[in-house]
Amino acid sequence: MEQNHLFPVFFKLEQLQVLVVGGGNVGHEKVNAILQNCPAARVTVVATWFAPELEALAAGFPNVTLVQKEFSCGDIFGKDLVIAATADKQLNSCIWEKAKAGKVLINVADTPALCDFYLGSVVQKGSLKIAISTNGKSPTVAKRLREVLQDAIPDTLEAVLHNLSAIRDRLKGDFADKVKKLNELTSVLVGKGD
Ligand SMILES: C[C@@]1(CC(=O)O)C2=NC(=C\c3[nH]c(c(CCC(=O)O)c3CC(=O)O)Cc3[nH]c(c(CC(=O)O)c3CCC(=O)O)/C=C3\N/C(=C\2)[C@@H](CCC(=O)O)[C@]3(C)CC(=O)O)/[C@H]1CCC(=O)O
Ligand SMILES: NC(=O)c1ccc[n+]([C@@H]2O[C@H](COP(=O)([O-])OP(=O)(O)OC[C@H]3O[C@@H](n4cnc5c(N)ncnc54)[C@H](O)[C@@H]3O)[C@@H](O)[C@H]2O)c1
Repeated sequence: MEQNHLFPVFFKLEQLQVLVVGGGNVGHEKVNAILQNCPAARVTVVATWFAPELEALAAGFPNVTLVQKEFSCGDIFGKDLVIAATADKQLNSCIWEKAKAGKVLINVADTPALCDFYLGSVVQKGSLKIAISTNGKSPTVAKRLREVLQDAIPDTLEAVLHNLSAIRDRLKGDFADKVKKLNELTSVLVGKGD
């Protein structure tokens, strides 16, 4: 079976600077996805025009800056991640070139081959977060799977995580002892006796 070789990580976007180029439907969706996950993310959106939905969204987030202008090289300066979401393939590829030259990670929304990273479909239940990728094959299936998992994971999991975190802080002993104890305590979650 073909495998998915993407390596998932969870960024702390309040500590990073994100540039989104393009403020249409896709620019709006990507900014929304970022803020749903990380409301304090520092995001700059550069675009010649903005979808009204994006303007309304940004109005509620002082950490999101909309800059109405044409993209220029300098926009990448000081950024950690770039998302190119214009509808102009040539421009997106030019943004990719500039990002690579500046060693900044980039996602080019219309060209998976030019993406250093993909956005995932994200299940959120309190402290729990699960990111789903279909290797770019079907974002729609990723979305559907998210819906299934979102319903299947009980809200009570948050209390379990909270309690386990408190126990983890209180456990004494060396690392191996702690791992053993935590595994014993949580075996019931997976119906295992070990
Ligand atoms: C998961 C999610 C995260 C997010 O964006 O937040 C996400 N796309 C979502 C939705 C969605 N995107 C598209 C549709 C329309 C139906 C369809 O085409 O399938 C829908 C469905 C809908 O909106 O209902 C169109 C589309 N998407 C890409 C292309 C370009 C191409 O494939 O060439 C085109 C064609 C454009 C065109 O034809 O013009 C590319 C990518 N989209 C990805 C992520 C990355 C792969 C993730 C993976 O590995 O699975 C990747 C590779 C890059 C990236 O964008 O990071 C989010 C679901 C959020 C949720 O609700 O949970
Ligand atoms: N990855 C995904 O999830 C996904 C989903 C759907 C579509 N897409 C692709 O994303 C792309 C964008 O689609 P859209 O519907 O948002 O397009 P759109 O026409 O709604 O928006 C384009 C945006 O690009 C901006 N723009 C254009 N030229 C610019 C320039 N020179 N400098 C700065 N900004 C400029 C415009 O101002 C506008 O904000 C399309 O190529 C589409 O195929 C990707």
